[in-house]
Amino acid sequence: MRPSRELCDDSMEFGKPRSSLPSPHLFVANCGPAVDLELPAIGQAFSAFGPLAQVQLADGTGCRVIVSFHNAVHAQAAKEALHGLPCPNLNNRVLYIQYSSVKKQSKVKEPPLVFEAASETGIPGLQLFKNFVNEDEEQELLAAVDKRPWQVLSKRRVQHYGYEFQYKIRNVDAMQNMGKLPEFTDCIVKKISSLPELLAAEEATLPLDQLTVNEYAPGVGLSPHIDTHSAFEGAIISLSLAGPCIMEFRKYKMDHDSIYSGKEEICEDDAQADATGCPDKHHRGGSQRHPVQCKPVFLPERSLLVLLGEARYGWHHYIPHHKVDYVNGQEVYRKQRRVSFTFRKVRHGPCKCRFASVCDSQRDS
Ligand SMILES: O=C(O)CCC(=O)C(=O)O
Ligand SMILES: [Fe+2]
Repeated sequence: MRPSRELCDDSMEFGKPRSSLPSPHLFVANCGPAVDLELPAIGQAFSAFGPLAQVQLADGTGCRVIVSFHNAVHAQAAKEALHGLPCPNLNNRVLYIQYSSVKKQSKVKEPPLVFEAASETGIPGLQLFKNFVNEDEEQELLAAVDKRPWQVLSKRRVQHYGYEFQYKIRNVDAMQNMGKLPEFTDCIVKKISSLPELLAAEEATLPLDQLTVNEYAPGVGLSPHIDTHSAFEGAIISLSLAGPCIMEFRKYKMDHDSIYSGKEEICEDDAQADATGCPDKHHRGGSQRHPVQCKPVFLPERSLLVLLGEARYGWHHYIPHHKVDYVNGQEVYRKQRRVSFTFRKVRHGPCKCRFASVCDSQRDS
């Protein structure tokens, strides 16, 4: 097993723009396979300004590239002509260009290892059950939610059952029960509720009484967050349907500062920035800080993710805002949509976990 690395998708280590002085290397943001621009097409567009040495990905996001000319004069001409403007030869995408002091290819950090089995991550309490539902069950669940009204947020659609998750307070009103979970989830709730891992868990999760259904379009993710400790107890359980994604598990150095449970919990409008690829914009939450640990896990469709204990209380989870995930050498395109069913149990009373530095109950008391 390779160790996880610090480099995450939003790192711009390699090819980081360093200098305002002309250089033969251009750091070009909002440009790359993740925004449907392949490297040869990018090369072709830039070669109008002079002979190119190389076009390469700047990092793991797929939407930042380094275009290297042999001659700085040509790079300067390209920058002056293309920066901040829609590029007609590249689907009219607006490119953001800076000079880059590019390093040699050998210094490129490898993309992080993506774990395909939860046990390999070494995160206590993280479990992934592949093919937890079959294709027929998947279709039935999707058809059932599609018959129900969606709440439209700025980047994704959601449905809440049992208790409404309120994005403004990043919590639920535990006094406002909206009724039982819908009948179409009975089978799946029964199957989850008989998992030995949940039955044996230190903190009770059953009965599950809250469900949030999230629908993500390609390129839409979720900011790094820990589900609010004071809102839910026991496990966080998420079923992936219709499409795969990567979910990163992150630890930050100063979790007790601005990044604590609840404070940056999934907001209505949190999925942005990386979808636009603009280097100056970052999605909300902890992405401006570099995590000290970052463990991406590939969640295939029909898999069930269970977060218990440390995985639930101590690690942030994050879905990168990408159209393409790089999974150990393979490009995995996000499908037309990913729909997740997140089952939880609403907490009545404060959280008394041992992760006080990221616990809103203990921080606010
Ligand atoms: O889409 C998912 O699998 C995760 C959703 C999530 O993290 C949440 O609703 O808090
Ligand atoms: Fe979450």
